[in-house]
Amino acid sequence: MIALSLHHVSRTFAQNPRPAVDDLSLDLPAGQILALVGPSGCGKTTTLRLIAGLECPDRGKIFINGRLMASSLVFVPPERRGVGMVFQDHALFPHLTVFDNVAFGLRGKPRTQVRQTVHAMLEMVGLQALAGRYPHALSGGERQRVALARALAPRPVLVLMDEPFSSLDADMRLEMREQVRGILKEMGATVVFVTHDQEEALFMGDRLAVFREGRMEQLGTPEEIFHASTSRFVAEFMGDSDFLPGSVVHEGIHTPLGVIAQPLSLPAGTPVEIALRADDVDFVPDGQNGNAVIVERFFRGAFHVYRLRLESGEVLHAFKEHTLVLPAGMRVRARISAEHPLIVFPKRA
Ligand SMILES: Nc1ncnc2c1ncn2[C@@H]1O[C@H](COP(=O)(O)OP(=O)(O)OP(=O)(O)O)[C@@H](O)[C@H]1O
Repeated sequence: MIALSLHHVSRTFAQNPRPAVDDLSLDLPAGQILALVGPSGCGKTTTLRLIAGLECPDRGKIFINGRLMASSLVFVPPERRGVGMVFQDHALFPHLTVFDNVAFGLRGKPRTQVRQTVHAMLEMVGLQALAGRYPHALSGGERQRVALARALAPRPVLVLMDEPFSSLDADMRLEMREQVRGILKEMGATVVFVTHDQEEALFMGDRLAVFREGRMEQLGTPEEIFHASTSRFVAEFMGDSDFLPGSVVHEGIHTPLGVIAQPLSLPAGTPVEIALRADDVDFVPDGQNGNAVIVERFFRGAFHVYRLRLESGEVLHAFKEHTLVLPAGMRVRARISAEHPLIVFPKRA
């Protein structure tokens, strides 16, 4: 079943002639987590606000569980859309305990049902012991879990999350990602999750929608987005890619690192660019016949990233195990070590 459907939705703000959201269409099946990702100002939050009913589209239609929520004739207010929201700042009620914060969305339900539901939610997020505490006496991660329990308690059709972990420190953010994803999956929740962080989107999303300037540039599974980017923008934004120039030859692609045997349906001689990530490139020290020089080494804990300058002038990055420490200035022989098809784009004019 499709839980959320957007049909050609657009929204332009008065002060800004460029649409914040431009002709957006997508379907989200029930039980899936969709991560909206893209650089600052690309329209992620506006999309979420349109779905929530905090903004009205200029054009297009929004359906939740098959019900028309917004169009040129219809506008269902946020409180009647059946959505739960979790924002960056948690927005808990400071004068209410954890229990009462979670119970907030269950007003009007019988007392015993409220108690049972709140306890079940607090158990799920691991906070039963803190039911009587006030928000100021919680850690950032605990507050975030209360906010999640509060959003999930009324069993919303759709959960909307806007940068929910961005106010947490790096360690806590990683921990919360895993916990929250587990909870959402356990609940079978349908979720739209906004983040500007590529890694977070790849981790959280069953599917990703990559945004650029109000438009959806690509929609796909994390693997599709990462390994089969359909545009240079997506390859660049999602994966710190370098771009190696080449040209199409009969056997594959001719590059400064030799011929890559990857057939392309482009005429021989076509100039192309190959997206390469640090795990696609390998090198060995080679003072005699090297084709590159180490420019810099970056320590990343379990591994190093080396920046290499090829004889032809291009810069590529390559991973190496942390036990191998090689100095800047060393001549090396670099090669493409990827064992998967590479992403290739016709070269931009
Ligand atoms: N209320 C508003 N009035 C005028 N312009 C707005 C309004 N809200 C958003 N915009 C503009 O619409 C565009 C999209 O903004 P939006 O907040 O949706 O982007 P975003 O992808 O969520 O960015 P960020 O990651 O920085 O939060 C931006 O150019 C922004 O300046």
